[in-house]
Amino acid sequence: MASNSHGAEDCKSYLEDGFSAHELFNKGYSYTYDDVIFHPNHIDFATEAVDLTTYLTRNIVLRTPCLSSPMDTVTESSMAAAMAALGGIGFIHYNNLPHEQADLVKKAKSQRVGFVRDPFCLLPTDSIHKIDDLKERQGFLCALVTESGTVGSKLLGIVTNRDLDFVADRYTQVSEVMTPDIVTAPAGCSLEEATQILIDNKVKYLPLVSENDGSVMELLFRDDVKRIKQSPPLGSPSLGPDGKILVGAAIGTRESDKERLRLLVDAGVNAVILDSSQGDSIYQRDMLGYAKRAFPQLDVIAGNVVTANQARNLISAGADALRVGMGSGSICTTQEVCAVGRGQATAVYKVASVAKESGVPIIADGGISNSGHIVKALALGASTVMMGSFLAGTEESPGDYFIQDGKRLKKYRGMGSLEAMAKGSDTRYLGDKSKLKIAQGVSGVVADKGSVLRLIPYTMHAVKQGFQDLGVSSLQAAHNNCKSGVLRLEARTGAAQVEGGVHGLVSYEKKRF
Ligand SMILES: NC(=O)C1=CN([C@@H]2O[C@H](COP(=O)(O)OP(=O)(O)OC[C@H]3O[C@@H](n4cnc5c(N)ncnc54)[C@H](O)[C@@H]3O)[C@@H](O)[C@H]2O)C=CC1
Ligand SMILES: O=c1[nH]c(=O)c2[nH+]cn([C@@H]3O[C@H](COP(=O)(O)O)[C@@H](O)[C@H]3O)c2[nH]1
Ligand SMILES: [K+]
Repeated sequence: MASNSHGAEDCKSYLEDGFSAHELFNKGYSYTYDDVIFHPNHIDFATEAVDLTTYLTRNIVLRTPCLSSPMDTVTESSMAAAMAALGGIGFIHYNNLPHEQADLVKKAKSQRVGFVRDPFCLLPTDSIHKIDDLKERQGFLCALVTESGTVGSKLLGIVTNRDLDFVADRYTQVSEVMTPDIVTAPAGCSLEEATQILIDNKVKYLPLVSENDGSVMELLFRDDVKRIKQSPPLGSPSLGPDGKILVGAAIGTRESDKERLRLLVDAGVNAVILDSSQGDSIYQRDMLGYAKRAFPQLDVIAGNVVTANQARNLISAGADALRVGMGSGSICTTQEVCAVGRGQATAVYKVASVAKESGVPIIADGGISNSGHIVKALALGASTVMMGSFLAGTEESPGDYFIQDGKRLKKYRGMGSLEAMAKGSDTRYLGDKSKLKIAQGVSGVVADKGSVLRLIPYTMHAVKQGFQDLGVSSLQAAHNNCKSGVLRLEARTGAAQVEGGVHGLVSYEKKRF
């Protein structure tokens, strides 16, 4: 990794203005990202020269410092596959049965970016009324008609809006309106090959079909091809030693999580998170010890923590990375309910300062709502950022879109919300509904954000511009500057925060890119 941080002698001129992180974060306040602002530094390189290569754990390197959170409205196989394609990594949630979670890991590892693996399929005898229903709830592009009405079965035809528009009887069978002669591509062909077939034949939808038995395996959308071509390049994917994409998963600290862990390892998981709001516990210590003994090659991320002491305890227990954040998440109510937590900027700085001494990377988890927050987290010592709400509502997040007041929305909920816990306890605790449940999160909705394959490349370009403004071309350089005091910052007053946002306009539209 490139390093262009300034040496101790160079520091003097910087020290005249603003504060070092050490000074600012020892004043007795709990600061979060919006409370602080960095001073710009001298620029002597182009934005493109910024390299955000980083460590997820002691042993795993990522090209993009972005992680998707193990939440049931954020990360299942599509999100995990997309995050890895972007050079980051996704962590599959565990609000499901152990074998279901292991299957999601396997599915993510076999998913190919650009292709849809579970397109909407219908039986030839289904009525088009079924499509009308779907259209009303979440929109409709096309349906594949197959012998058994599922993927992996012989393709018989395709139905698109054009086939449906003027059919008066909505109980007509799809076999009567479908287009039976379809341009297809052989299953397993590359994205480039499939794209060429799609372009040459001027089609909007291209099913990939097995040459042996004509069964449909994947679908390529023209719009997805256009989007991938128009977005900044994806860069190198995150690949493991087996040549497959990196996929992470979360587990709990109960006895039953040991069997879950074994299934995940068998499925090829590359790193696991011990998922807890308060990681400095005997339960997490025991599980860390068990996991490292049973699977010495597996990287285990512990947390969450927000203090130096919590960090020291988990590092001494063998953590390969620490997840930082308590109550900072957009759906979190922990600070209200339990009176514990910390402003996220202070938490990241304090934990990173301790973890750095042991070579343990930290993950800034929660509270990221724009690229500036990512710059702040990384510059204050985080090696990666984990996001929930920022990625919820994208095409790759689990759940269907629905239309409300003319807006396209998706559900997003905290894993400590009553709704998520109700589902979790049905599966995780084998139907034990007797436990008292206190919510530490809420359930809500977020706007459609399009695809992460577009959102993250643009966001990371903005992060690189932030690094350029700070005069640092790598994460290592940023961390060095934070430690040496070359990074200068200040707390913003309420008025300064208002000034830093859009203000004084009657109305405006905020387009991110
Ligand atoms: N980052 C944050 O600020 C927060 C995150 N969350 C999320 O909500 C979900 C649930 O979090 P938690 O409630 O902290 O889950 P948790 O499973 O760690 O803790 C739930 C309760 O079970 C207890 N427990 C854990 N292992 C045990 C064992 N082996 N034996 C006996 N008791 C045990 C814990 O002490 C706690 O009282 C997670 O996905 C977490 O990430 C929830 C609140 C805050
Ligand atoms: O207090 C909480 N109650 C919850 O129900 C909950 N669910 C998730 N999380 C944590 O929030 C992170 C995601 O935060 P963002 O939406 O701000 O990215 C996640 O990565 C988690 O650390 C929760 N915290
Ligand atoms: K919160």
